[in-house]
Amino acid sequence: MEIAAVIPAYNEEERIAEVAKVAIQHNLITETIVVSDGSTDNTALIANRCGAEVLELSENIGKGGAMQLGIEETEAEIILFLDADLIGLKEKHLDKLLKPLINNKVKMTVGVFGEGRFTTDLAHKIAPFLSGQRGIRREILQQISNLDLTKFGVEVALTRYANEAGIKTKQVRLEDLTHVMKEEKLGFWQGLIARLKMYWEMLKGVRWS
Ligand SMILES: O=c1ccn([C@@H]2O[C@H](COP(=O)(O)OP(=O)(O)O)[C@@H](O)[C@H]2O)c(=O)[nH]1
Ligand SMILES: O=C(O)[C@@H](COP(=O)(O)O)O[C@H]1O[C@H](CO)[C@@H](O)[C@H](O)[C@H]1O
Repeated sequence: MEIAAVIPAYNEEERIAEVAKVAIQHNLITETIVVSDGSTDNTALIANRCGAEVLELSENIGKGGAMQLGIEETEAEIILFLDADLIGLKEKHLDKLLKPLINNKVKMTVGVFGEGRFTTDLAHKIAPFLSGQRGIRREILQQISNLDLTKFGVEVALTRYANEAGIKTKQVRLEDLTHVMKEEKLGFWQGLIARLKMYWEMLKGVRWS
């Protein structure tokens, strides 16, 4: 069975290698595609050196658009989406996201942080459906239009579609995993502005599904 990891990445040169290497080395994953979403740093170069297939976009089109182009790069039956800024990603996390899909128990899995860091655990406790760690069967993705326009609304759109269409979904706990928060990447004020923009895009995500 073909399984593709798709990793949207915008200016993640400090973080992409840690995530891409785990996907590349995983025995169930047949291809790892990093979509550098108009990055102005060395994200694409580093992903390429790690051995990932790299799609380098000349402009920043937003997370949903990057994910959609990643999907179009592969014919794999199962797509595993991972954020590029995870800290502590291990083979066991990918196993948990993939096994229920491979065994055909569900059509979508959503990874929920636990025992990672207080703040990111709490965010996932409040809104697990926002998680960027997600396995999904290709046939489901083909039923959803406009993912390319969703930006940070992509997870809201995917979750809403799955709920409305009765797509069987399983949340899996990803222990000892966390990610770098916007304020840590960009500094407090820039991070806060990016966060508010993300919330706006998430609200609009409801409309796209
Ligand atoms: O315009 C964008 C913004 C973000 N990302 C990627 O989408 C993932 C989640 O973004 P981010 O970490 O900023 O979101 P957070 O987890 O902080 O909400 C990361 O791999 C980003 O590099 C992207 O591809 N394009
Ligand atoms: O968990 C959340 O509340 C947000 C914000 O995370 P941080 O506050 O930066 O840790 O992050 C998620 O939401 C985005 C929109 O659904 C996803 O695209 C990200 O992958 C996910 O980490």
